[in-house]
Amino acid sequence: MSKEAPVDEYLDDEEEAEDVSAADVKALIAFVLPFCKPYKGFFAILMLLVLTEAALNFSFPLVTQYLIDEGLIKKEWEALVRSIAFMGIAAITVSMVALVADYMYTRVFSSVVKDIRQHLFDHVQSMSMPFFHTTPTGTVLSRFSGDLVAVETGLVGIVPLFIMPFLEVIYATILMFMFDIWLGLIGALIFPLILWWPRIFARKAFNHAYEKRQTEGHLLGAVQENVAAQPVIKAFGMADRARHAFSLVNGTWFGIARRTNFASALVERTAQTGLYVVHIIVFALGSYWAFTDRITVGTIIAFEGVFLSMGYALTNVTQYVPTLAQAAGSIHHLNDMLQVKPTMVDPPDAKELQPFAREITFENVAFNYPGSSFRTEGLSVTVPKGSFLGIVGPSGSGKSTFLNLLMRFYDPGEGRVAIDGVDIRSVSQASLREQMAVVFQESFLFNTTIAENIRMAYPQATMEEIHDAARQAEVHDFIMELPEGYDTMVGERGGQLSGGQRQRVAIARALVRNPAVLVLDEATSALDAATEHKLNETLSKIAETRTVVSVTHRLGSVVTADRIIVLDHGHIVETGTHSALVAQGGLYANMWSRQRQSRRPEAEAEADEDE
Ligand SMILES: Nc1ncnc2c1ncn2[C@@H]1O[C@H](COP(=O)(O)OP(=O)(O)OP(=O)(O)O)[C@@H](O)[C@H]1O
Repeated sequence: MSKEAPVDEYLDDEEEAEDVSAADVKALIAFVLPFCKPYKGFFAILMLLVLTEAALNFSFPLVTQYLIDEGLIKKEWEALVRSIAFMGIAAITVSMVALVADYMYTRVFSSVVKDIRQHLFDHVQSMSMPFFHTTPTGTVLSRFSGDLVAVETGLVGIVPLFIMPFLEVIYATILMFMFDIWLGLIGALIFPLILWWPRIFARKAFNHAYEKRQTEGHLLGAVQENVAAQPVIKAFGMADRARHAFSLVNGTWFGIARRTNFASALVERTAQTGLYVVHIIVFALGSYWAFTDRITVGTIIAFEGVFLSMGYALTNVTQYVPTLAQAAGSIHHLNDMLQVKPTMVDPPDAKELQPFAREITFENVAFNYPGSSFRTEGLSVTVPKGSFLGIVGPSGSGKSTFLNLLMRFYDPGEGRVAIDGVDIRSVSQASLREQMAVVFQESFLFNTTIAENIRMAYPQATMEEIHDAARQAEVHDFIMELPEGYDTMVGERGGQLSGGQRQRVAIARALVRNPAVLVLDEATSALDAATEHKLNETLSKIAETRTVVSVTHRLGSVVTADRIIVLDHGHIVETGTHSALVAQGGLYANMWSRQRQSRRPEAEAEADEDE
């Protein structure tokens, strides 16, 4: 997805580096423009204000020249008063205009950044499951943190550090020519040199900034993984190893950050040094001309004012270069991410899937994950409406993959999955998933209340329906015992609840939706035997009125299934009811007898406890 070009690849090739910078700036403009369009009116007013502010700023040197030559040297009182009065009014006006302009540009650019962020969020959310299986979380997070912040800083600085100084330079050049054509010529010819020099370092700053952002993504990913993995790190005494691994990435960041920041500082410093040199030359020449009466004293003083303002303006522009570099590097990243298209898209003529009426069919389905050697094939299964299908098999045999294909998280390479004879690729994904509810192996809960977590699957659910779903999921009594009941916050990822409690809330979340098809992926794996037994009874009852597809290692969960398929290495090796499969004496029977043996001591212990 993103280009993983090594840092040195850019640095060794000056020509290529220049191309990258130019392309980056173009990409920045192309990226931001569409987001600015809705604010056209704002921008027009802003431009007007900025032009007024720059024009007013440059009236000061002209008035200064007039004040000195006419008011002070010729001692004309009226000229003196007029100049001072004009300066006072201009100063108040320019401050007010600048204040309004500040408000306008900070507001408009914050809106643009808000829209970019929303667009990025919507894009990430539109991605298909393979994207989330292959993209590190840190990479996604750093697009929202470092990259967006860099774009914001770049945009907010564009008016005071780029547009205003740019206009000032134009005004200043005109004024310098008005004062004296030779001074104007010297200024106009030498000033571009000040900008040209820092360009060498600006190129480097651009390229390093891209690398810096990339490394920051890795850093963020490493921190995120470390926080999530704390139980494992603590239990296995891996803190030193984790620290060492982090310090390596951090060290890489240091190398790149040092070069980026130094290149940025050099951009500023070289511009300043150039300015000092040019200033001395021009001032010496101007003083000589004033001394020999070629120009007036007012002209050299006013010229000096314009020259310094122009110098500051150019320094501002060069200061802006590193900020622009950071923003351009970040745009590169954002573009990389936005260019990834969802792999599972609805066809343009996608219809809504009609309410499930007859059967789900897997018709000779074959599939393999991109870049994985695992392959499942020859999957031909029919699940009639209202039936209960159990899917069992050793770890890695392709059980969850079956569900991934059913929910269209992935598309089959061969064959098709159909509902009532309609290929699920031809209907909208939303209408397909609307008819299903899933309980995943890892019961992800959101950081809100229990009630909200359950309601999420069916926003219209009444409190009564939520209680009912929780009752069926065997979690209502537990919730009622909590001091805040259904209003209890579950913490990040549901971390305030135990694994089994989380799983039961997740089951309630699926049940409240009253789905046509209930999909369970190891939905009872975190439960104790007694709770699992009660829940299995509930699920069996549910299976009487709707279609259930349940993947499980615990064969006890599927003994009542109408049909069980046994998967091994991606193939269906056995199929039948529980009793038929036990009688068959194959893989299922083997698994069943092993589980019964391991469960017996547990059951006996529970019986002893009951006594
Ligand atoms: N997103 C993925 N990308 C690549 N390979 C994957 C992906 N998900 C699963 N696999 C591979 O596909 C195979 C089947 O995985 P699957 O999750 O379907 O097995 P399972 O029977 O559900 O296993 P378990 O009982 O351990 O959950 C495994 O070998 C796994 O490594």
